[in-house]
Amino acid sequence: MTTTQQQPVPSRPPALHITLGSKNPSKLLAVQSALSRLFPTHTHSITTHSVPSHVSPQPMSDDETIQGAINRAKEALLLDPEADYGIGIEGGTHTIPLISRTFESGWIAIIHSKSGKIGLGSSARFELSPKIVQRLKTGEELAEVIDDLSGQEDVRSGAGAMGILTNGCVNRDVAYAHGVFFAFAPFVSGRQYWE
Ligand SMILES: O=P(O)(O)OP(=O)(O)OP(=O)(O)OC[C@H]1O[C@@H](n2cnc3c(O)ncnc32)[C@H](O)[C@@H]1O
Repeated sequence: MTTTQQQPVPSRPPALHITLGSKNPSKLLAVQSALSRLFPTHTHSITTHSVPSHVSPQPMSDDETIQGAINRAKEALLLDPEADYGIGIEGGTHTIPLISRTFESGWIAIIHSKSGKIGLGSSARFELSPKIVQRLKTGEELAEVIDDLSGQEDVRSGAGAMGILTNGCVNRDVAYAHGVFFAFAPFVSGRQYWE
């Protein structure tokens, strides 16, 4: 009589599906690299969508930038409701009144589709010179100003202003990935820190 040994059935890795409210390659790269660190045992799929932010093209306060990030995450979830999380990323400036100096950063909003809970995080900030801020106040977008001053095209989709101003030490995707980590914190850390 022969005995057949049962082979263990390989278990499928858990899958995580994300909908991102942007088609900007540097934002997508930020999300991809953060997911691979945050959820190393999952498979990841990301759909990208051009969505309205419902704020101005160049947000000029943290309030407005955060609102834009949340709006983008909501819009992305409307377009792909099967996703586990909707992510919105918005770049914007903020002036610190005490020192009258202006900084740029990216805000990240992550909405858990089942619970509706929103995680928020931001990238590091970098200073914009008064000369650049002046141009933003006259209606230009940072992307246009940086392309003009650097002589490069579509900086926003690659190194970003951050990369230009730091000699490539901190590119936009790297800085934004930090914001993605922070925005995921309520979903990946212990409940005792949040409830
Ligand atoms: O396609 P979307 O997702 O809209 O990507 P975007 O690059 O336009 O990004 P945002 O709307 O979030 O940013 C608001 C504005 O600030 C600009 N901006 C933000 N960060 C930048 C960076 O690092 N380099 C160049 N432009 C930047 C951006 O291009 C917009 O004009």
